[in-house]
Amino acid sequence: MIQMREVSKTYDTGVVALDHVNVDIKKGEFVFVVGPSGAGKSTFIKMLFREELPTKGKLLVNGHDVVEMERSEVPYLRRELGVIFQDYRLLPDKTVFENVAFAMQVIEAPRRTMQRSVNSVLDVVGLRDKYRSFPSQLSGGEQQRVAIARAIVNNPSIVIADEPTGNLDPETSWDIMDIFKRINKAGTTIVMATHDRNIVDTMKKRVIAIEDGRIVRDQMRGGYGYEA
Ligand SMILES: Nc1ncnc2c1ncn2[C@@H]1O[C@H](COP(=O)(O)OP(=O)(O)OP(=O)(O)O)[C@@H](O)[C@H]1O
Repeated sequence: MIQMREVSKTYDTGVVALDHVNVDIKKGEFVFVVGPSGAGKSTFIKMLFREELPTKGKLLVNGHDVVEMERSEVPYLRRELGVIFQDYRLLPDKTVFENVAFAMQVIEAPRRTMQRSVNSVLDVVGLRDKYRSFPSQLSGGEQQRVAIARAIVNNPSIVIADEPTGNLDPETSWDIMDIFKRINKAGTTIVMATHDRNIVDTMKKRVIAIEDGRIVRDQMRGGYGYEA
């Protein structure tokens, strides 16, 4: 499902953000990506949806060759992925419903399917009753739940999240993690970069630790493993 072979990323500035990374992630896995600030976690995550390209190495995501693919193929890769960010990235002048529906309009889903799917994912994240609200009228946790609904509405096989609980208090963070757990139980692969020690230590999932652009640990049922 995700295969990185000797992947390196050097930015234009000369910074080596990833250095000969090898990883295999299988369908249905739940993977935390941890490491100190500047270690290369976001770069790792961004390569999965081709926001950044490796400068060396091979990367397959869902069978797509991310490095060699034509630009015209990129939307096909992205519609198989759901991406979630720390800062939610909702459209401020659209309602909850419209924010989620927008992700389906982009792939030109029929109207009836769209209505049904949007309602169904708003149920999954527990926000059906807020469908007419605007992002500014929601708490941070609610906004992140809208972002998750938007990310899963097209049934992605992989959900990729970069610090999704980074702006949330511990209790709200656990609400978000409960949604991720449910999505994962339904078969979706989850790859999540995080600084949240408590979440990683409690959930006991696979942990990929990156330091200075290198994988220094790849452990099933792992813990966070750094000093606070
Ligand atoms: N667009 C860019 N141009 C140049 N250098 C970059 C760029 N993005 C990241 N870097 C550098 O690459 C290295 C890895 O950054 P990255 O954002 O992947 O780290 P991170 O582990 O996600 O950090 P954090 O936990 O602070 O978010 C850092 O040295 C960073 O300064």
